[in-house]
Amino acid sequence: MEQTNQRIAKISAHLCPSNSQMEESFGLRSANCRAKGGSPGFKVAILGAAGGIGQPLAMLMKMNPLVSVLHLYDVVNAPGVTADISHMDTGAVVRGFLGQPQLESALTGMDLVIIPAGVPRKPGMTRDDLFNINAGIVRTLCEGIAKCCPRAVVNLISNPVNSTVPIAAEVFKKAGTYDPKRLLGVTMLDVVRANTFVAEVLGLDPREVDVPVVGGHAGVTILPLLSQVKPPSSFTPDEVEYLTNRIQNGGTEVVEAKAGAGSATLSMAYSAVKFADACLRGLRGDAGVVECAFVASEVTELPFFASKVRLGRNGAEEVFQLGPLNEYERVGLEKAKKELAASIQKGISFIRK
Ligand SMILES: NC(=O)C1=CN([C@@H]2O[C@H](COP(=O)(O)OP(=O)(O)OC[C@H]3O[C@@H](n4cnc5c(N)ncnc54)[C@H](O)[C@@H]3O)[C@@H](O)[C@H]2O)C=CC1
Ligand SMILES: O=C([O-])CC(=O)C(=O)O
Repeated sequence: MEQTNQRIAKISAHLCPSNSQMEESFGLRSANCRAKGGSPGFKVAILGAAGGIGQPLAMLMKMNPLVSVLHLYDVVNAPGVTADISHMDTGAVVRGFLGQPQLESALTGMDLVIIPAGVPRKPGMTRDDLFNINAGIVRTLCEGIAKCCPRAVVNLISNPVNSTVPIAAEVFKKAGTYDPKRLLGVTMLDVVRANTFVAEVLGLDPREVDVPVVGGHAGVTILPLLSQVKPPSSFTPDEVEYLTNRIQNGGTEVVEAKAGAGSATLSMAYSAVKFADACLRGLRGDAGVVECAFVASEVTELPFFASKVRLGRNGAEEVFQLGPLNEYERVGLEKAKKELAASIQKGISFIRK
């Protein structure tokens, strides 16, 4: 028995280094590590996995059949979340990593890294008010990615996305690992909200509705293209005004409803998984995977812009043009670009200063 326990402890320490402390107290602790190493699928890390988004995101990624290994990293509570999620009887092997000394182990060998690390808004704050704290967090995490998994596709959720994506790009450039196709700011929640709110107005099932949302991920930079809704639909001027405002302020609606307890977490985890699943299907080589994301772009004069992208084996392999805009959308686009330009520059300067 003693010999068996020693063997199990050895395997455990090798496969689950960060869990070993937590596992000291469990006799059969490495059972979850023993037999699954060969299952096909992708290796995915979530950085900020113990947070409001991170936890439901981890749960949903554990349910995703495309995931074979799931690494959960946070500066707090990673062992508890890992123990909990690892009991789910789905295919992915789950390993937890706690704190900066374990960041490199968390990242090594990953195909996809999803980043919801950082502080959320409270009522009265803008996303840009999070810059001072989240910019440094994103920089540190991206330095780890550049070192340990430079070919991973990165899904960046931490706000302000309009600045954190340029920060990540600068970190990767500095490290000599930047591949613009592999860095994607997650704007999926804007699309998810737009589909929901438009479906309500049209009296349709939201699953039948597709609304392109372009620009960025804050206030007026969130630009729904209601003239391109599928199925083709027309809206009164009042409906356009109502829908545009509601989509642009969807985040604030949740922040105010949560009254100091944070921002959107559940709808964000759902959106992050929808987007990550699309990235994994692209990596697998599926044809025709198209979603909106905030990426390096030549669609406008700005270096980054959200629009529809085709996801493939190398990440965002094709960035689509905006298509025909109506007058209302053209005015919106000019407003969006003005704010976006400043947010992008702020992110770039944070690293270049
Ligand atoms: N892109 C989007 O559409 C959305 C973005 N967000 C953003 O996502 C971020 C996270 O939101 P929540 O999960 O609600 O916040 P939260 O505070 O509940 O969780 C954040 C987690 O990040 C962890 N963390 C902090 N510093 C870290 C570091 N250096 N390394 C690893 N983990 C670290 C915390 O320990 C915590 O567990 C916020 O910046 C928020 O504004 C939120 C909703 C939508
Ligand atoms: O509003 C926030 O701060 C969080 C967020 O980005 C969203 O819900 O769209």
